[in-house]
Amino acid sequence: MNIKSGQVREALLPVGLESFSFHQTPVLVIENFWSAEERAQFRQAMNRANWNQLQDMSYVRQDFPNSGNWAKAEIAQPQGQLLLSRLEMPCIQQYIESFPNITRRHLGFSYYSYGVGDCLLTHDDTDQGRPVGGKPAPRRRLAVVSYFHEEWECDWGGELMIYSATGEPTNGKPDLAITHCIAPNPGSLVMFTVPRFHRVCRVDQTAGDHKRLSIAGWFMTEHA
Ligand SMILES: O=C(O)CCC(=O)C(=O)O
Ligand SMILES: [Fe+2]
Repeated sequence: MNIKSGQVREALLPVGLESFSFHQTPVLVIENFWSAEERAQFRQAMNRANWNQLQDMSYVRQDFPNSGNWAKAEIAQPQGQLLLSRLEMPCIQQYIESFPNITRRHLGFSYYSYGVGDCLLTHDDTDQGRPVGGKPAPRRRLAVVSYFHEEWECDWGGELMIYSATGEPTNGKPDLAITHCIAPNPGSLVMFTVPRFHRVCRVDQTAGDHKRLSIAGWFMTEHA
């Protein structure tokens, strides 16, 4: 397993995951987190899922205009369990538990499929949570995304861009600088702290029928 800090200039992390801290390094990329066999199993589960297209999901469509027509499906329970068991990492727990006065912890993960023309415009993952039962939406603390397609070429686009907000917003728009450009390499796991501006670059025509298959979601906390 290669552990990368995910900088544009890729640097191997000098330390192992045991001493990794999201407080010090808010973006983590682990290449080859999933084996080819595991990826194939996830893809089989994705084939059995009930997919919804972006243009048929009115709530999500409002949040993500001009983002093509990617599809989303609920993650199946065995795959959710497998994902969670692999995410039992001290660095995740330590980060989540560092927030004071937590009343409950939540998780939410879904399958996504991006084809040619699909993208996700710049967002920071804070606005899309919906209130549940009159209570405010849980706060998204740590974003997780992992890629399950068989292959992905640079020319196909679909990179995950991560930004830092520099200076004051102009005309309500944040002033952003790219900190990470992450290729959706098969089997990679990406995690970053929220809020953090990011976007998924549009999948290029050159991808043909290839789909950018991912699981994405969040570790969340609820507060009184
Ligand atoms: O697919 C990705 O690389 C990121 C997805 C994302 O940002 C999201 O679903 O909020
Ligand atoms: Fe996001």
